[in-house]
Amino acid sequence: MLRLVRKRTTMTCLFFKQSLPLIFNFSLNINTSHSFYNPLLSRLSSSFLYPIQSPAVLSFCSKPPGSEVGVRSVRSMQNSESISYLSQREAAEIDETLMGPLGFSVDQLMELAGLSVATSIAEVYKPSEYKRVLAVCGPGNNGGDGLVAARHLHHFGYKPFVCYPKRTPKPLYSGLVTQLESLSVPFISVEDLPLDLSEEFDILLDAMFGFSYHGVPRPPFDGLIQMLVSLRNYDQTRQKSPAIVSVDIPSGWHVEEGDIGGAGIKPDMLVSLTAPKLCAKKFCGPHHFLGGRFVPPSIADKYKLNLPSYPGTSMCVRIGKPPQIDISALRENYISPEFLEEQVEADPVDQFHKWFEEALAAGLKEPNAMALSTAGRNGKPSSRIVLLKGFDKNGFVWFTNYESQKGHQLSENPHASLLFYWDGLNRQVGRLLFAGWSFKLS
Ligand SMILES: NC(=O)C1=CN([C@@H]2O[C@H](COP(=O)(O)OP(=O)(O)OC[C@H]3O[C@@H](n4cnc5c(N)ncnc54)[C@H](OP(=O)(O)O)[C@@H]3O)[C@@H](O)[C@H]2O)[C@@H](O)CC1
Ligand SMILES: [K+]
Repeated sequence: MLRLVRKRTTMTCLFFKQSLPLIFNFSLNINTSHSFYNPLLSRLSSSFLYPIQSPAVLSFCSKPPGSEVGVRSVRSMQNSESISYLSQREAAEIDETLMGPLGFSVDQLMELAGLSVATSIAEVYKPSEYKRVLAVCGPGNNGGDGLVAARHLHHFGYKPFVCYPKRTPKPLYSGLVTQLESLSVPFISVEDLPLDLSEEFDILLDAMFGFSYHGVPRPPFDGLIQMLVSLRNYDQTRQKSPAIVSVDIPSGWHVEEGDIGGAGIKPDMLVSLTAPKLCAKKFCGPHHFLGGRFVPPSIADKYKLNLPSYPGTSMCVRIGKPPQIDISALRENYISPEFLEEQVEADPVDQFHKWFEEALAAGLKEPNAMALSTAGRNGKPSSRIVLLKGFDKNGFVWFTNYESQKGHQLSENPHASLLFYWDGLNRQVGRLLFAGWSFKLS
């Protein structure tokens, strides 16, 4: 029975087990062919709205009021036409002003730039799928940004490798190399790079040249640029595609004119630093980000910079609209440790207790948040997230107002379902309450 315990203006809902056992739904990390779960699955499929394995379509019968106007809240800054772009001269001038009268050091700016690059990558390419990153670093500050980004990516859970063929003998750069070596980040010479980069890497970080690039690329960067270009051609036929991420400028592009001739690198992501350079207008990959959150108002005023504001504490912000996403293709590949029948606690509440402790220890945000689904007399279900306030062998407790929708629904119909989703652990736990479950007020 469900007992609703009055607590000032809230009530406590406590589910009791009567005749049916608790049922857990391990849908993300079990071998569902296992005999332990067969009764569970057949029960789930007969009890739920649609059979397991079949696509279900939930369609709305009528438009909610005001739904026609709800979609148009696109910020004007997402229109990349309204954003400021810098010429090569302006970019160099800003650089000099920042590191002259404005008191910044190159180390500082490089650290912030590299961090922006790493956070932009992490926004789009999750380490679970895009783990192996090859940072190809040039001789100047663009290359330095790549070294810093590689270090941050290591700390974010990626596996970076670095190709740094023309090392600059300055303490700043040798320090960055030492830092990476101390993290056991491998350095690979151009000669030792695999012929097929797509076999070995998931992300290619192009940090060869930035806004000081001029002329045509000299060795060994000509060959490196060609490797990235041919990779793209190759991938168009083979469908296997590491992401190319360019720092500030796609290397080899003219800083203002872009990819003259059209045979250059075609990055999937461009991370513009400070402000996009003119060539970024020609960028037509899916992910354009801005980084370098250090531009003081005096610079912004002087160059009439119109740039998007950074959200919250973020070190990067997307420029332009995010790409159209094929929802049906959205999918995480979950890899979880084996979970066998003999590892399951005899009592599901004990099993839940064990997993709840693991969710707490993993530092997940609000591991006690759970989806509660209820339906009133009319049988139409509704779900919302509530917070678990306690649990024991007798049931699971949360608070709600007597007058709330769920309060009314539970007073009309004692059946409900709970679901915990612990993303960081690749785990969800569902607790289904069938005809044998009921509740009472107290
Ligand atoms: N506030 C800011 O602005 C910030 C800027 N930051 C970053 O700095 C970047 C600009 O850095 P940068 O000025 O060091 O120049 P960069 O483009 O890395 O390359 C210069 C090197 O490349 C070489 N080189 C040139 N052409 C070549 C060719 N054809 N073939 C071969 N080599 C060639 C050139 O050699 P040189 O021609 O002089 O002999 C020199 O060694 C900027 O884009 C951004 O990423 C952030 O770190 C912090 C904030
Ligand atoms: K670059």
